[in-house]
Amino acid sequence: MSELQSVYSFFTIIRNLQILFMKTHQSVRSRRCNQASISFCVPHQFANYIVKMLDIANTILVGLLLLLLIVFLNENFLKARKNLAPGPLCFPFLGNLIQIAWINSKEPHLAFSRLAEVYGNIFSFQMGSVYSVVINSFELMEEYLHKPEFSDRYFNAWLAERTWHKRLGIIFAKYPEPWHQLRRFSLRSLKDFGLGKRSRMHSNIHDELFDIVSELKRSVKETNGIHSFDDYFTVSALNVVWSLLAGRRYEHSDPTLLRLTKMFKDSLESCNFGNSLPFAFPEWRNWFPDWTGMSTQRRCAKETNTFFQEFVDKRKMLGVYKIRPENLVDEFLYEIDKQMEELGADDENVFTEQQLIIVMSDFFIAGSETTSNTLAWCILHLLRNPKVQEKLQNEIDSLVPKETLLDVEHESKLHYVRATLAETHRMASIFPMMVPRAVTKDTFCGKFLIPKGTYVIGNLHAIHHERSYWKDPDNFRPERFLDESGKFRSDPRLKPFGFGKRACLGEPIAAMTLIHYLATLMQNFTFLPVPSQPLPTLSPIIGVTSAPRKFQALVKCR
Ligand code: HEM
Repeated sequence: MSELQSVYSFFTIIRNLQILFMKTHQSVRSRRCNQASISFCVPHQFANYIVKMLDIANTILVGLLLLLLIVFLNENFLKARKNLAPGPLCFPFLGNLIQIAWINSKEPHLAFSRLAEVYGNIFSFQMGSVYSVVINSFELMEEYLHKPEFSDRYFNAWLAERTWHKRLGIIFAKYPEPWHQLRRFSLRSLKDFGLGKRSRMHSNIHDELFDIVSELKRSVKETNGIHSFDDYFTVSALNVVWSLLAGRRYEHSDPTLLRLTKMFKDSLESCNFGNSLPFAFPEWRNWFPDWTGMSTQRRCAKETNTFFQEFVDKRKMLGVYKIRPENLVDEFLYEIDKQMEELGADDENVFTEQQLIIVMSDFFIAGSETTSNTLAWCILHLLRNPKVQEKLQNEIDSLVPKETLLDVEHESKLHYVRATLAETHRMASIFPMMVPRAVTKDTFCGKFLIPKGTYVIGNLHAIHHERSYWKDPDNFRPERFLDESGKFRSDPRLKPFGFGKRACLGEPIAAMTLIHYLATLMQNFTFLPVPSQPLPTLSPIIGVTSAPRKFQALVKCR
């Protein structure tokens, strides 16, 4: 029920109470005052007092009602005059939360696509206290999300809970600074410690694949081939990133890491648009910490930040960062010292230890959930599309000899593998609503005014499922990414890594990891549906990312 309706109901109750009270009071008074002296009427004075109080309550409520009506009219009918993007009727206080939840609370990006059919490809809605704009078409995203004024991230007090109430890290870094410094630093470091040396990246990935293949073979033996895919690739995918960042990897069964990745996952899942009320009403997180999931998120932030801090302390104790930095963390520590020397201890310093911890946390989130979910989605689609799996295996068998790992040359020749990954990106749309953007100043999108600070959502799922372009968007069909001669053909409308300056920083890492993992898995295994079980569902779990639900496969070694 909206705020307006609640006030109205309250008002009606008070009014009815008042009428009831006056009627009872009059009938008692007429009966008793007729029989007794005036002193017997003292309780009637009290009753008069109550009636007066109810009158005052009435007046206040009428005032409140009028105020809400003005807010309602202002929000809805003055929008057009202010040149703001159109949108559904918006109620005071809750805005459009209920309508969106009503259309589709589990997959809000689908609700946005439905609303776009009514209000157009740029529409606005009120997410509680947050004014938001959804961009729903490829052309508009391509035109606007590249612009500097669309390159900030939306950030509020709730998100700041993870970062000691400051704006830290790279994912939510303020545009243009310190984002620019942090992005430049991260790209340079990732290049120095692996991305620039393909053979080193390959060797990191191959270490992981060796473990994944042998673990899966062992598990298949122990369970008659039935294997559960539930975050199966998370630690492994994280290791690929972590080896660049921290120069180390973890055992896939490492209990601390498994607990941390699970905590991150729970925390990210509790950030679903539908149940993430603190995003819409940041102040609620303190009033109802358990109900809003804030307690879980705080616990996760505390534990993970301590974990990263311990790692940083060890590197500081070791001290190699001063002479010959070995990884991104070392290089960051070096920058901290350098900045301290040049500028002294200043609150404005970009390179600080807290900043480093949140940068690590950002890479941890970005490195674990994304690539691993994409792989899990890919296996799920292969189960459902055995012909695609057969074509993949034929291509790999013809190019990569058995027992041989992929090298640089193979990467570009595996056209069907690349097409299958592209189709997985399209179907899965791991970030269905991108990562929150915000505008840095009052600006325009199309003919509509977007006020400074507006929360901007790019509906990536919508552009990846636009029927007029993809024709059969719900079918898993890698062939759409092949040309007539069977060569991989990228499509400009496939945008899993986002747009412009804020596009994914880890794209080359993710792309390389995915191609090696898929090819090696296809070399070694065939994934089939479990007989007598229904095919696993394509319905996702939507948090910050879109994850497949836990599923089982019958895995056969090749
Ligand atoms: C399949 C894998 C991945 C997908 C689909 C993906 C997708 C995305 C998307 C959509 C964004 C937001 C882009 C925008 O606002 O336009 C993003 C940002 C980002 N991603 Fe990824 N990502 C993946 C893997 C990774 C990996 C492995 C890393 C770490 C090495 C990473 C690091 C980041 C960072 C740091 C940002 C923030 C960039 C910024 O704000 O400047 N991502 N990613």
